[in-house]
Formats: sequence, C-alpha cells, structure tokens
Amino acid sequence: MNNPIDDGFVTLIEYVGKRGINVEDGLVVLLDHIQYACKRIATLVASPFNSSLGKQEGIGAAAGSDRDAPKPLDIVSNEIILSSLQKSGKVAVMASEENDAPIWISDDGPYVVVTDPLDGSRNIDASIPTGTIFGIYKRLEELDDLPTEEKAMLNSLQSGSRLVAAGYVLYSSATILCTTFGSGSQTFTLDHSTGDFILTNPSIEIPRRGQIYSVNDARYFDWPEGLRRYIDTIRQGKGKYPKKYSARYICSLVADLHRTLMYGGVAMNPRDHLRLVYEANPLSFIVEQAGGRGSDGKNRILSLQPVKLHQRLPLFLGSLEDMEELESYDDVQQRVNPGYEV
Ligand SMILES: O=P(O)(O)OC[C@H]1O[C@](O)(COP(=O)(O)O)[C@@H](O)[C@@H]1O
Repeated sequence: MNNPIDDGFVTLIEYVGKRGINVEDGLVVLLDHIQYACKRIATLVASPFNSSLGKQEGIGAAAGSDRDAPKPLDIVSNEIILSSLQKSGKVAVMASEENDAPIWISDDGPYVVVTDPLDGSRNIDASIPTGTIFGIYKRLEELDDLPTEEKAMLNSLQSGSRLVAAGYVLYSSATILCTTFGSGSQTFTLDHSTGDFILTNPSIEIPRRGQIYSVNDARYFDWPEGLRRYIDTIRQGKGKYPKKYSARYICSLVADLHRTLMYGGVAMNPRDHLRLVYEANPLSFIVEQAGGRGSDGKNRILSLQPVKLHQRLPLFLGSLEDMEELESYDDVQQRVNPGYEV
C-alpha cells in the first residue's frame, strides 16, 4: 500500500539516510553540513550585494592584479565551508584551494574533506555559473600519532581511489548537487521554496559518446600535435564517430563538466592548470561512477598519488568512447603554459 504521506519526492538527507543508499551516519551528518554551506554560497553568488565584497580593503586590489589571486567570494565561501565542517563534528582536516596548508579541525573527526569552495569565481561579475567541489576521505587512523601538520598533509594527499564520497554543486539557473558514494552518481536540485535538495536523477549515465568538445581553443597554437589533430579530426566529423562535433566552453569547470555528464563528449583543460587533490579527483570519481573516464591524457586520474596539495595537471573528463579516442592520440598534454591574462 502506498504511504499516504509519501509525496514521491526524496530529499538529499532522506536519500543518504537510507531511503536511497546506505552510508554511515557520520557521513549523513557531514553531508547535511556541506549542503547547508552550499546553500549559503548559492545565496551569496546570487546576491545583489556580493560585488561590494570586492571593495574590501586589500582584497579587490589583489584580485585585480593576479589572475590566481583569490577573489573575495572565494574567501567567503571558504569560510562558510570551514565553519560548517567545524560544526559538523565529523571532520579531522579540511584541505582547500584557498589555504596554503590543510587545516586541522578535530582529532577524532572520522573524515577528511578536500574542497574548491568556489570554482569559476572569475565569472561572477557576469553571472556565469560557478561551482563548489568536494571530496571526502576517511581519516587515516594509523597517522594519528604524527605531528598535526604532518598528519594533516598526509591525510589530504590520499589517492583519489580512496575517496568515499565526492560531489559538486553547480550554481546556475538551477542549483544542482551531484554526488557519488561509490555506487553510481546522483543529482539533486535545490527547491528554493523549501530549501531542500530533491533527488532528480538517481543514476546519471553519461552517454558513451557525445558530439561536443569543451576546451579553451584560443590555446590551439600552444597545444601539442596530438591534441590539435584530435580536435581537427572530430570537428570535421572524421573521427571514429562520423559526426561533426560542436564546441562549448563556459570556462567554469563544474558547469562544463555538468553539461558533459548530461550530453556526453569531453571536457578538457590540457595545460597544467587544474588541481589534482580537490578538483580532478572528486570530479573523476563522479564521472567514473556515471560510466565515463577521468584522465590526465595518459593516466587514470584516480590512480595518481598526489605529492603536493596544490599540484596541477592536465585534465580530461568525459564519455568513455570519446576519452579512449582522445587518449589514442597520445600526445594531448599541453606542455607550454604561458601566463594567460584572461
Ligand atoms: O584559462 P583556462 O585554461 O581556460 O582555465 C579555465 C578553468 O580554470 C578555472 O577557472 C579554475 O581556475 P582558477 O582556480 O584559477 O579560478 C576553471 O573553472 C576553468 O575551467
């Protein structure tokens, strides 16, 4: 018999609280705090007042002079996430793009969180989509007796193959939370009327083939020969899939990946730019769990052992068949990486 009070909708917390999948109670608590932080960030990026943050003394100037300098919203988003993780009582250490070193939170927190709190933030002034990325590991108890700084770093440098969960939140026309707990990938859409993330796709399946490539192709002349040949081939419809590919590039990693998950194809940044620990690893886990592949052009991302917290690498994410074809060109990593201004 149908439950008379069952409205057919499943919220994120109901989903992880056993209606969808079985995860540890501690992880449910942690996710609840992460989703709360992301809802606050969603409000912030859409706020009419966020541009005034850029006028805070010292911050705006730094952002204007250095392309990699944190933008004010990056900093605020970082603080929002840190505060939620602290309040969860479930986190030992947080490693973020915005902090030089990991932040030790609690000796008995069972989890380690790696995050890019606000990716694509240089797009904010134009209201282009942005995103939050996170990955969750278990704390390595065998490191408990090491000095704090050391165990904070080693816990944060776990290989992506040890992720227990990962997610991203896309702040766009809809706010979408995409997760994986290692058994498929799911999406939830924020219902602004109730403040709940509602399950909208319990099992994302990236098409085995797409017809879209996503890359900043102003860099064409800095690309290696293999990558040029690959892109020239697929855009002329001369690849293994005999259709002419289209290009789409938002320049916001989460948005470019989300579209790729929905429609198939490849999203790439062939130069050493994106970060292994808190961008490539969590997103590769999600893509693999959706049936796709994440690679640096040669190796499976999740098999790489991080050696530095802010380690950069070329990143290719997408449909299985497109990725196999791309990698068969061998020489697809952009080795010259001149300082692009925009
Ligand atoms: O300038 P490129 O090589 O096109 O890089 C764009 C990529 O950089 C990002 O903006 C991230 O870089 P930042 O962390 O420096 O903001 C991604 O969102 C985007 O996909």
